[in-house]
Amino acid sequence: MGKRGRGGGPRVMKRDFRQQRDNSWTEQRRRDGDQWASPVLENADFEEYYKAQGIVPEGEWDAFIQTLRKPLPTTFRINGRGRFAADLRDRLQQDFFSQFNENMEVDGEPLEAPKPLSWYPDKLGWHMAFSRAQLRKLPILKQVHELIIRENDAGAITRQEAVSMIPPLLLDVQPHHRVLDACAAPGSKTAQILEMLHQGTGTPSGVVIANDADAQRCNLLTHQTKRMCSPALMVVNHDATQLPILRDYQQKQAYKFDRILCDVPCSGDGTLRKAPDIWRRWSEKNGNGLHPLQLRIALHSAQMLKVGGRMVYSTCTFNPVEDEAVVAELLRKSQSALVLLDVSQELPALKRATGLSKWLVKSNGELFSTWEEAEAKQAHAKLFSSMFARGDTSDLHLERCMRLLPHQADTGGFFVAVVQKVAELPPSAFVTAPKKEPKQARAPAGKAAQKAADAAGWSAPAAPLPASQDRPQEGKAHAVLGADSERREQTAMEEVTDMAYEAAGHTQNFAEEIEDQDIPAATESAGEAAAAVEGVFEVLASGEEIEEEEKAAAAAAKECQGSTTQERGVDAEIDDPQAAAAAALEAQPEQTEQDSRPAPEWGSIRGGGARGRSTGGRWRGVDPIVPFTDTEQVASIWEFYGLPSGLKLEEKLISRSQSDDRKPKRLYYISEGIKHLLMLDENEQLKITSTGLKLFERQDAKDARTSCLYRIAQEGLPLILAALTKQMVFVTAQELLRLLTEGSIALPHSMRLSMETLSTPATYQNGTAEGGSSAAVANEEAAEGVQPPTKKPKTEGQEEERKERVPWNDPETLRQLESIVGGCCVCTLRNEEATALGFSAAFSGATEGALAVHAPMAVSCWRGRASVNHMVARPEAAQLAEKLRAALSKRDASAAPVEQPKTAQVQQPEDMEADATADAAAAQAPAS
Ligand SMILES: C[S@@+](CC[C@H](N)C(=O)[O-])C[C@H]1O[C@@H](n2cnc3c(N)ncnc32)[C@H](O)[C@@H]1O
Repeated sequence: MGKRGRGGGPRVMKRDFRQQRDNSWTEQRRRDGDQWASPVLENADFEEYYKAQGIVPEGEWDAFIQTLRKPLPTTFRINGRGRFAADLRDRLQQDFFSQFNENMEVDGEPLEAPKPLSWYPDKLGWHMAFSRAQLRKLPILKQVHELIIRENDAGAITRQEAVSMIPPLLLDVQPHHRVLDACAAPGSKTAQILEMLHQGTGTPSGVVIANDADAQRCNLLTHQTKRMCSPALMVVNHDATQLPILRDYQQKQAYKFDRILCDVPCSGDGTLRKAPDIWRRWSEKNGNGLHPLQLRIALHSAQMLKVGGRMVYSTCTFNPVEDEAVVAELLRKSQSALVLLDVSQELPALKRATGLSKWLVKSNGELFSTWEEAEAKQAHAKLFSSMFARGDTSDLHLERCMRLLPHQADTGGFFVAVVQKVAELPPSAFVTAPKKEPKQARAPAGKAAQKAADAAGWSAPAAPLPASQDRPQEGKAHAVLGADSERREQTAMEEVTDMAYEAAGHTQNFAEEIEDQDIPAATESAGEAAAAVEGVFEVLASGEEIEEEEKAAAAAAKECQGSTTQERGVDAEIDDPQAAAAAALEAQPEQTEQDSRPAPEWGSIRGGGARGRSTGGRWRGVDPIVPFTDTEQVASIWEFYGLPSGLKLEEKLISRSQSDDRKPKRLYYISEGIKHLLMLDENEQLKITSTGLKLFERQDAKDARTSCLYRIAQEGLPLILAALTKQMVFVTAQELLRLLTEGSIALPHSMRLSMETLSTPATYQNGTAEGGSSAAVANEEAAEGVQPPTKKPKTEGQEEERKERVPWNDPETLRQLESIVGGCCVCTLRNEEATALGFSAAFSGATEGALAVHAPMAVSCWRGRASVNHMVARPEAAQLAEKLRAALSKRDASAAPVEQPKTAQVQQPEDMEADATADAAAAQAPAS
């Protein structure tokens, strides 16, 4: 059974986290009396092991080991490509990096100037190596440091380890590609892949499926990728060795991917420079324990790759047992269907060591080059034959793998292999030779394909079966999951994942990753961030618990490895009915009855989530995917915002709740590619954590008078902006800055009346249409004697502040404000000013694939009776304001304070405050 809940440890830690108590485990480990313990930066076993492996070229060992003891430099990449990314790069260079030169020093120590990563395209990747002491002493360094944090938060750059940027670059993703990121959390590579997918204009036809076995880390993944605002992303939560292989009935083949990234869980010793704790914990057992899991992930992924497609296998370890051994066995099992690509001419400036063609495996303190040697010494019990180089490997071209060694380019350590699929994989690659296990005999040879297809769920009926009937049909066929098998799969998944965690010593790394990612503490997504952090705490455990869990992990590992005393080749590990079924059908593509069925219809629930669902749903605690097909609501949205019919919203919107599906709280927009995938998932095999771009949110305010129930979510605004023909207000940069910083700007008194003479006066209260006419509303208010409440300022400061507040006063803006109706509206920069300040114009269409960071300066707002309020979460509003302020001050050359026009018509402060408060409440701005 899964162990993470046992012993109360993690729960206690979660509670401590919630109650903000100190974490005694980490405290004890780091403190040595009153001093912080200095980390040990050596490990004799590590040195002996890697010297023997020959991973470092002759004469470079000392440089290698010394570099491993130094902290990792900061590296970042500028997000996106094209004009906007180049502009930011040039700005950084001009304003900051040009101030450095070769001869700078701090306290006699030379200072390395920031420099572009020589191999990263278009100088969009950067490297900076300052010590903390230098940072404190030199103001320019502090400025650069703050700039990096700010731009990272604003989504313009991403702080990411240099070596971790390599796999996505070698994947060569194009906008039409279907991409699978098999082990994706926390998501730095997923974000990079998404950028590549969005490198054209408009919504890409391709998709990115980002998977991780750990549900909490899937939340982190969702949080990290949220700022990309992509409708072409789906986050799923599966063990990558059992990711469902969906059948595309129309194309009569399995749904396969053009690109797959297998950035597998590993022992992580390539991250020693940022996780020095690994020195103390390093053991070759970590790598040995992870090899089978890595191989199974790689093999199952390879089955999901299209012929002609590219797969990148990567780890952050130097260990050949987790690197070349996995790749070699993958190639061998594929029987030449997979080949290693020679990528020596890709990223030509990247310094790299070639892959090994032979290596050693350590067990019981001894190094062995063959299984037979280990067996002769009775040291083979915990090994697999696939861990060994196994004879002549020259035909596999393992030299085409690459190992990034820290001293060669001042980076972390990494391993990358790029594989191309040239033919379908043979079914034998996935099926275990019958061992002791099967209760039922295996299907006879001729029917193997159909039998396997049954097991994989391809012949299941169109409508999902109730959980009780939905049972696996044979052996370990996890593909058709009922309640029992769900439990089984989850248990197996937890065990494998737990083993991986413990073996990899990933607790430290996870904490590091989180630290690196700078999760905002108080954003709209604070809940998600907290859940993610809780996830980290979940994998932390006290010393005793680790010991106990190690025993359990060993037991689970034994169970996983089987008890055979014969040579345990990889066959003992591979039992993948889904992949076998897919391979068998691919090999005998005769059409089955199911192949000719009509295409499924949009409208039924998908995603397998059981939460809030009266029937069906195999994934407990997960929300189902509910297509939003309420044509009446869609028509009202359409009419209110003046959207063109081509958008076909009713075919692209989903919600995540069934119980409230008539008026769901949030509506998400999905791309065609994601919709296609959802349609294929007829049996709801996918466990979907998140998908789609939040486009609309229900307007719940009691006194909100608007004819449309849904307001535009800021997140989805870049996608829909160019399509809006109503409710748009083009404002000046100064007005937009004021709106973002003050939260709301009052309407002049004269315009308050115009709200009461609206042309579309239907009112919604608590989501229910109440009808009425403008005159009725006005009369009703008059009858009630609605008067602006007056309030005395509490402090002098408040009074000063309120005196300074002026209503909208630009004549053009006022004209536009008069022409819109009450409710949600969008304030965006006027086109000329946007262009002059270096932003995209709202209707330029130059949104670079709707990548949020390059979106026009536009803000989702609420036009109330007496003011306009923005509806953006506070941190995001602050970032937008900062961006705008920086552009303005650059344009004006001097950062002069925003001048208020002298002709401003000042509204009574008391009225304004009361009205603005009422409007803000009506708008229900997330953080204002
Ligand atoms: C090296 S990390 C991936 C880092 C990620 N690619 C990135 O760039 O941010 C490995 C991930 O694999 C996940 N993992 C472990 N076992 C897995 C399995 N069986 N299937 C899928 N993911 C797994 C872990 O939860 C972890 O998030």
